[in-house]
Amino acid sequence: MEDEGEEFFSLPTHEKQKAGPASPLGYGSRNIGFNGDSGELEYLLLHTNPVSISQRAKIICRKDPIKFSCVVNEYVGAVRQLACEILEMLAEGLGLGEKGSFSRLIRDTESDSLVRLNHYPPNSTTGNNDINDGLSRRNGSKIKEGKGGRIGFGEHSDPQILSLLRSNDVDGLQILSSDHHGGGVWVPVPADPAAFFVNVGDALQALTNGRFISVRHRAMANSYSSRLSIIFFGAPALRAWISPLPEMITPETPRRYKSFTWAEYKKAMYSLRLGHNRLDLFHADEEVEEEDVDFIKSI
Ligand SMILES: C=C1C[C@]23C[C@@]1(O)CC[C@H]2[C@@]12CC[C@H](O)[C@@](C)(C(=O)O1)[C@H]2[C@@H]3C(=O)O
Ligand SMILES: O=C(O)CCC(=O)C(=O)O
Ligand SMILES: [Fe+2]
Repeated sequence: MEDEGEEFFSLPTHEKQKAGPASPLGYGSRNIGFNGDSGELEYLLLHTNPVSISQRAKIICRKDPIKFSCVVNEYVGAVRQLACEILEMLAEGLGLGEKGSFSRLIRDTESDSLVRLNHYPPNSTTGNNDINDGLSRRNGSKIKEGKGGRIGFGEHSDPQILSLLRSNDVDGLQILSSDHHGGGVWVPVPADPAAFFVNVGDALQALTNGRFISVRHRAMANSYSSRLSIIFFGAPALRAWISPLPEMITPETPRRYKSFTWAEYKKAMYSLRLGHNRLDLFHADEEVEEEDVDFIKSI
């Protein structure tokens, strides 16, 4: 899978652009989502449905689309199975009667799971090999730089149930370790190509009524080496309801989130910026800002 990614990202810009712009699926360069977020990366975002993969493969890998589809399908099958096993262990650990409470959502044949390949080139060569002046620009303006590095993919939490991330041996991923005063510190996650970084998503936070937290994370672009990460985002079907499980609601831990469908959550997430705390819109009984009420009513 990494080889397929490297082969695609090494194509000339005009060839890669045939698979874009990402809407949200497909090839994207620097732009993330629809609301003005950007970063020092290029990416391929794919739905994990085999029919969707084989259609995209014809544009992404004209040389050998069948091989590309096979590699992606095989990878998705293996990581989905791993995600399900992890979710089943988590369900057991929580003492849930039904160990498939979480995994059944991503085993669903209509699961909305995604796979993403992110390529963070060294310096500023993203999607345009002509730009190589060491400055990070988009539409002529400088991209916000974090202290000590260029932001490859800005701060966010993953919206789905569980994400499994694997990268080449180049560092860049960081997680936000929050303190109780609303502050936090960015902690680097050292690259390990022989391991997966497992991230709880917003939907699992809601299902567990906040027992598991979807940790905020970001990726820094490395100035000297090219970084490639591959992420499987295990998601429910669009029609699936996400509700805190009854076992997770106790007098000490009252219900924290409303019930919502994955389609409703997706609609909310695509109308918001990357760094927005989307789950806040679905809090059960907290005072919600008036503009948030209007927003929820509109979705
Ligand atoms: C700015 C955005 C990009 C994103 C959709 C969103 O509106 C907010 C969440 C973003 C995110 C972050 C995790 C994953 O990379 C992603 C595929 C997802 O499901 O939510 C991206 C979305 C995207 O790039 O389309
Ligand atoms: O590429 C990475 O290491 C992180 C990217 C990420 O968090 C994402 O695509 O959601
Ligand atoms: Fe992420």
